[in-house]
Amino acid sequence: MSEDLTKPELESEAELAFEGALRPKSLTEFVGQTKVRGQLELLLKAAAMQDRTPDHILLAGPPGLGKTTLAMIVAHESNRPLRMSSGPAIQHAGDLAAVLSSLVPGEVLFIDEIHRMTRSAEEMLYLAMEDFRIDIMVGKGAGATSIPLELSPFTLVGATTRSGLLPNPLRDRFGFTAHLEFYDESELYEVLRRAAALLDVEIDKDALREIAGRCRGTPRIANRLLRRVRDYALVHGRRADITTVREALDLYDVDALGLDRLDRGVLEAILKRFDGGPVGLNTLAVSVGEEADTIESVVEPFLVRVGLLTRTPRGRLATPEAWRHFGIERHTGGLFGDGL
Ligand SMILES: Nc1ncnc2c1ncn2[C@@H]1O[C@H](COP(=O)(O)OP(=O)(O)OP(=O)(O)O)[C@@H](O)[C@H]1O
Ligand SMILES: [Mg+2]
Repeated sequence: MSEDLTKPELESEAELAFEGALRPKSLTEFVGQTKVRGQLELLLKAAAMQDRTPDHILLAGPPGLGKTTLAMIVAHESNRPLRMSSGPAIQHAGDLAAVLSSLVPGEVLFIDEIHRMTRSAEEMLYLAMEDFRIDIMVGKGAGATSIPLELSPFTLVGATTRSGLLPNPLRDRFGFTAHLEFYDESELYEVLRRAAALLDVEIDKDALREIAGRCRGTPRIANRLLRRVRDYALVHGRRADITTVREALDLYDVDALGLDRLDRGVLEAILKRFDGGPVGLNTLAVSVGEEADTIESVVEPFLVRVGLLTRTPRGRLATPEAWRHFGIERHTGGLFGDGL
């Protein structure tokens, strides 16, 4: 049940509308990521002072940390129109040519999941980013010619959960890469306080703090949990206090650390089937029936961050914390049992 709290692809329309309503519109409203915010502010200000389009920006980080939100803020703060597209929507170079050639001067082009574009589109993008120009191929075989096409200057904002998959030539063409980090509890508290105010939800401070500690360092999940808690309080005719929060989150299988079902599945597999590891990523992926990609970009960053998992050259290894969190006894002396 808890998986629908974390997976963006399972969002219902109501959830999407809810996310939209809570999206901060400006850098000052955007909570946390202080470093990235400062860097973006400077970049936008400098461009405005010189009356030019801001440099291309790459936003990298796990789902739900604010990449789409920041892309919208870039357009809003620099007072430019925004065009939204995504890697999977750009399957042919022609798809990209159509988008690029219809941009108005100064437009911000957002390409979500930019690591999923095809190679031919990627190559077209190199030239477009660098020279605001593309070459359109006309005809086939020996008679094929390329016709250069001038583009309006634009700012590309790319988002990716897998910056490691981006080819270097593409990565190098971004003037600035923002690495979004998981939020700490005080930042999440602020995200929740803001959301509760916007949604008119009356909720105790310690109840907000409890949610902040159990939302996987992710604003999207924080907002969703708040919504579940609000529902729970409404249905049971209760005040949204800390007891209500605990009951609601238990109902949705959100544990004390906020691990979701996939997080737990991965850790339990390492602990129970591989005796704590080390186990290779692909073996692990097969054993939990999930793509290696998802495990590496969505599950692992959080497990590493909360100290339940380490990545070693020999594979993934559960930490002593993980054994404790799951209350599982080790049956053989392994790495840690040997006193290492
Ligand atoms: N810094 C923040 N302050 C307040 N709310 C935030 C912040 N970052 C994200 N949110 C909230 O979290 C939700 C998800 O953010 P967003 O859609 O920008 O994530 P994302 O990084 O694009 O995720 P994905 O990789 O799944 O596309 C937004 O609706 C927004 O309300
Ligand atoms: Mg997004």
